[in-house]
Amino acid sequence: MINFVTKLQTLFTLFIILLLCISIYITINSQTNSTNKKEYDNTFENTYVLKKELEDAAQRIIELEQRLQSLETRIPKKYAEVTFLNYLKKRRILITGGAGFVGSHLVDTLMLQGHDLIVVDNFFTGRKQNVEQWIGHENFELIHHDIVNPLFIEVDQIYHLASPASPPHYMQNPVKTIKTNTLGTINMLGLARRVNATILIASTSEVYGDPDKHPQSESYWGHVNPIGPRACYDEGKRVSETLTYAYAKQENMNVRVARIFNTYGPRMHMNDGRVVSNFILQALQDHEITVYGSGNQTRSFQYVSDLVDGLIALMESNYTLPVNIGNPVEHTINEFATIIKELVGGNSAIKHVAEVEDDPQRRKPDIARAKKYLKWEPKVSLNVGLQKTVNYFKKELKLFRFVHSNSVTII
Ligand SMILES: O=c1ccn([C@@H]2O[C@H](COP(=O)(O)OP(=O)(O)O[C@H]3OC[C@@H](O)[C@H](O)[C@H]3O)[C@@H](O)[C@H]2O)c(=O)[nH]1
Repeated sequence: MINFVTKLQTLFTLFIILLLCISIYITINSQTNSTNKKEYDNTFENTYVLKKELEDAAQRIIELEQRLQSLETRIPKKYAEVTFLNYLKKRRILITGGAGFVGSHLVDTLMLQGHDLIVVDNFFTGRKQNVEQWIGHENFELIHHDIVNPLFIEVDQIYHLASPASPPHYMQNPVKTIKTNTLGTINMLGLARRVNATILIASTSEVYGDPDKHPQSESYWGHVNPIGPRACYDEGKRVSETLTYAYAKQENMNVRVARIFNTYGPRMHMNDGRVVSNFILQALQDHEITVYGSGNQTRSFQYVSDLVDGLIALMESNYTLPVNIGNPVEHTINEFATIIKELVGGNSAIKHVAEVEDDPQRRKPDIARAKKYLKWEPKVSLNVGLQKTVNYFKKELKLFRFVHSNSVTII
């Protein structure tokens, strides 16, 4: 009996111990859970607070940026020093297409000379950033206007440059290209006649078409397909020249016509689509360099500052017939691809792709007229000009990659 009671006591003790263990386990477990929950709640709360703080900070940054922008407009801008001209020498000059690649370089030179500049651009291929260095200057005015519509202002000289110039651009909207070069030119000639201004028309080597005379002098009439894909531009420019001499004869006007050959340099758009920008951008990105057709077609390339000097020399001369402005050093496109590849370095392969319809096969200016009447000839060698252009595109590419974080697709 005693043995049974002892066993019962032992069992009871064991049972109590078991109960104690279970209750300790449950207590510990529930404590751990509540600690985890608290930690979770804290973390959630912290994340929420952090997110709120970040949102507040972002909002504050936006407000500060807006404040900074409004303050910046009050700080006087630093401009390059322009020459002081008295009222007898200072001219009011209109440049149509003045925010474009060539136009903006012309603006820089004429501004530095001390003239009053009015730039008109519809920003189809022109960019405000090309002339931003002058915005706000007392000698400078920028007008957003499409010269297909009339313009009424008072000026002494007009450089009429407005027109897309790169083949893929001018072919994109051929009717608009024709309107710009016909209606636009009529409007500018009308303006020049009203205010008795001298007008310089930017014509092109494309008026010679796919030439059967080489090199091309101004007396050559050209070989143009009037219904081909380039006609909107080359025929457009031919009409532009015809209009200019019709007005000059009928209205006794002071006119200048520059036939501009292939030109390159900084401020060409990355999507320009012409051979210089395409090849440089392709080489800089180790992409294939795309030569259209056999690559045996030739071009002669002039640096933009030479063109600007030529345009000003023509305007200031008293020579009224067309003048070729170009660099007579001629290269095949195959040679040009190799020149760019060697200058840029990198691993680009040169690839031949389909030829372009009506692509002029040979082009080289005869510049005897410019030499004789303007005392002008190009000064910048291809090597020097290309190096400056490569440096410019390197910077553009860096900026583009920073903003878009990818590479540039060539059109
Ligand atoms: O990626 C390219 C681009 C162009 N090319 C070739 O390089 C040559 C030059 O072509 P571009 O597009 O630079 O210029 P184009 O000579 O055809 O026209 C230019 O002529 C003179 C100016 O008035 C104008 O700026 C423009 O119309 C062409 O034979 C063209 O087929 C290539 O092989 N690869």
